[in-house]
Amino acid sequence: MELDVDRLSVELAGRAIVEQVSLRVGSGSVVGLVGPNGSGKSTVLRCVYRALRPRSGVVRVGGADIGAMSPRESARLVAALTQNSSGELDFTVAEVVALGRAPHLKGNAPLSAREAALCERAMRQVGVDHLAHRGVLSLSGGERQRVLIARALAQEPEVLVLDEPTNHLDLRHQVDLLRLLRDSGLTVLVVLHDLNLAAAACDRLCVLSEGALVASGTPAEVLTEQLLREVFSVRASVVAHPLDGVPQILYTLANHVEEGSAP
Ligand SMILES: Nc1ncnc2c1ncn2[C@@H]1O[C@H](COP(=O)(O)OP(=O)(O)OP(=O)(O)O)[C@@H](O)[C@H]1O
Repeated sequence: MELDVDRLSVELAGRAIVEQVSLRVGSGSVVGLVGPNGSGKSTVLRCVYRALRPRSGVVRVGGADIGAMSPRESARLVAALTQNSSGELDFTVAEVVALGRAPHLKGNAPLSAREAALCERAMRQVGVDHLAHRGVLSLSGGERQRVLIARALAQEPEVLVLDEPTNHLDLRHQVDLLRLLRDSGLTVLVVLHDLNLAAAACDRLCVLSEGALVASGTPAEVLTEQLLREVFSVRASVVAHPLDGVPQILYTLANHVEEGSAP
């Protein structure tokens, strides 16, 4: 199902944080939300998973306004991996992943065989099935992050929103996670700081700066040297990846290198 963020504005503590942001994530596609610290990325995501009510604007999934749904209904459509997704309770990995089924269960009904199989598949997909009986508090940061991703997958949402999901993950697990998102068939909106990973993983990128959407398009359209300079305040070269042509950014810390000059 398509995710449609329509003219979203958010005010917090009397300050406009997000102003008239509109973006669309086509059904089954992966859109990266990028931008400098404090530009409003998490705030937009929080409106999508209903942790925050916008001052104005609408978030629709499959054309339906999620603000008009019960929390249970919207949780069947949208799963979120947030910066502070709880992992503080001393549940086992299997128990945490099973929590993903909560929006689908009636009361305290136990998991059906189908649901238990779903949870097991989710754990296998992110490589935490061997940890099923471990307490989550005993896991490393990266293992715990993967458990939370398994919980989101077990929720069987239409839309998955993730706030910096590659935090804590080593290189292999970063690449595996982004490949999993691409192959999941879910509609994905993901905040990423690593622009090279974002370019490799996302069909489109949306760039926020000071609460406003300043660019959107394919990674090649968006990730220009000019945008990196103007929005991120860094001087860098953008080159096409030799294998697939995806734009990749080469940073330099040397301030004596003139633009366009050989090293
Ligand atoms: N509860 C709040 N009250 C007041 N201001 C807030 C609140 N939450 C966030 N802000 C401010 O809103 C702005 C946008 O924050 P947000 O977390 O959305 O940015 P971000 O782009 O996700 O940043 P980062 O890359 O650092 O995670 C920041 O200036 C932040 O200080």
